[in-house]
Order: sequence, then C-alpha cells, then structure tokens
Amino acid sequence: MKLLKVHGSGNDFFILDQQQFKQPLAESQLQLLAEKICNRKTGLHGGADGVLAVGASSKESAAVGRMRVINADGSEASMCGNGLRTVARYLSLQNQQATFKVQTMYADLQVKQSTDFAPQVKVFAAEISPVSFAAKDLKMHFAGREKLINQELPEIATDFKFSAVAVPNPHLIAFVSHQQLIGSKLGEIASYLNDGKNPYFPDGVNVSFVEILAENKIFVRTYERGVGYTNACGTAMSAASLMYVLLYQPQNFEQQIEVQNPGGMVKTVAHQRSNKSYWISLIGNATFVAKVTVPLADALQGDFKAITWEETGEQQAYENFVRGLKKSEL
Ligand SMILES: N[C@@H](CCC[C@H](N)C(=O)O)C(=O)O
Repeated sequence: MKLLKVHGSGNDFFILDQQQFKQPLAESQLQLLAEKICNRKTGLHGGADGVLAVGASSKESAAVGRMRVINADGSEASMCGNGLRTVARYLSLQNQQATFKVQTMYADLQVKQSTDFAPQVKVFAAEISPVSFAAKDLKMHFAGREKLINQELPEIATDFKFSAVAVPNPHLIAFVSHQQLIGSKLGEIASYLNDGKNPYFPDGVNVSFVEILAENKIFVRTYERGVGYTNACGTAMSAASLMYVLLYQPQNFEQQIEVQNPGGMVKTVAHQRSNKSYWISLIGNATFVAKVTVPLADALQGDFKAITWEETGEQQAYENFVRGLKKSEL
C-alpha cells in the first residue's frame, strides 16, 4: 500500500489514495488503519494527526477529487483545512491543474496553487466553508443558547468568553492573554468537552485559545477533537480569523491576516458574500515529507517492519523557513 506523509503548518497526515485499490477500504478498515498508523508511540514512523483518504468525486460533483478526514482516533471529521491544502497539491500534480474544486463532506471547495513561501515550501490556498453559528450545526447543547458569540460559559469555565463556529467542523474559540495561551486551561477545557460523556458537545469539539499579537496578526493554539494538541489546525485558524474580524476588526474583511501557530504560520482572509454568509481563505504550506509503502495487512496489525520511507527533502526546507520567521512561541 502506498501512502504520502504530508503536513500543513506541522499538522501532519498520511494521504491514502483509495484509487490504488481495486475496491476502496471498508469503513472498519479505514478506521483501524488510521488508529494504527497515526499512533504517536506505536504507529508508522512517528504517527500523524490523521489520515486523508482521497478518492474519485461523486458523479454529480464537478470536483476533481474527494477528500475524507479520519482523525488519529478513527473518528471522521467533515473538514480539514491544513489537510485540504496537501490534498490540493496531490491532485494538482495528478491532474496538471492549478485551480479546481475538491469534494468534501458538505461542499465542493475551491483550491488554488499560490506563491511558494520559500524554496521547496509549496503553498496552496483553500476555501474554508460552509460557516455556521447555529447550535444544531455545531451539535452544541447549552440551555437556551442557539448561538455563542463572545459569551461566558460558566458551565465549563470562568475567566473566558467563548465563540462557537462550524466551518463546517465544530470550533470553540476564546481570545486570551499570553499567560492564558501557554497555561493548562486549554487542555483541561478541551479534554472535558471531548470526553464523549459531557452534555454540551456529545460529538466533541476543537478548542482554541487565540492571542492577538498586533492588527491582523494572531497566534492560535488548538486542542483538536480526535487528536489532542496539534502543531496547527487549519479550520481552527480560519474560524479564529473570522472571529477576530467580527469581534475586533469588522472593517478588515478581505484583508490578509498572519496566523502564527506552534508549527509555523499561515495566512487567512475573511470574506462575506453578498448573501451575508461567510467563508475564509486559508493560505499555507503543503509539504510532502516522504513517500511511504507498507503492506496493508501489516499496517492493520500495527506491524511496520516492512515499510519503505523515501524522504523528499522538503521537510528541511520547511524547518529552515520556520526558523526564519519572527514568530511568537508558546
Ligand atoms: N487539523 C484539521 C482538522 C481535523 C479534524 C478535526 N480534528 C475535527 O475533528 O473536526 C484542520 O487542519 O482543520
């Protein structure tokens, strides 16, 4: 079985092109494969944050291909912003196209090759959409609250104001001080809301703390549903950018925002359509780390003795790029 180890801003994945098989993997196999190869302790070459399953788009879709997102714990998500940029690059090379649409769970999303951030640091832009603040779209249950925009949530924490937005996967976002950003509260709140037992987000939620560094410059730290802390979360950085504009800089739609994260940096632009709906452009690296082969049967048993791992050399280029950034740190 062929895999491609990739990352967007250090949020790393294995791309699994299902078209290599006579039949796509069964759902149970796909879930088990993600759990086995992504495990940070026993997985494939240090594991990953998830699997991006690429396949043919459905007949009624005009998209060039389809992306499904399987978290490291085997749960499926409706969207993955960092992952979509790497899938866009993969499909761009496969189809010799620089701009096209990729089918995702709820929408065909526009992707486009953009200007490299540095030599061997390839960059793609991805449409993050649809956006909703509705509790039903977030699978969020706080008594009497259909929306959550910069509000206290005494049910889960004091000292913070939260906003909840689906892009379309669910995000809970708080703008915080640097001390709060680097503290333990994010992990405590997110672990509880992703325990599978709490009444507020029974399906879990991605939780982010955001520090405003300057106008149009923010730092986003995320504890992801189905994964835990990650270097970056593309949909979280997109959701945080939209909330930053809505809450602090409502004149800054269509302006580029620098979003720093523990894994590097991306750029975002918040947009509002004529029908008043929102969407976000997420612009960032789409790094191919290594070409990988592993027997499928071995991988499903967590046996990685017979793998091949062929580095592309891009990871060194990415690390050089990050070292050159004037970036805040945790
Ligand atoms: N890291 C991804 C999001 C992956 C899915 C998320 N963990 C969820 O379960 O919603 C991104 O870059 O957006």
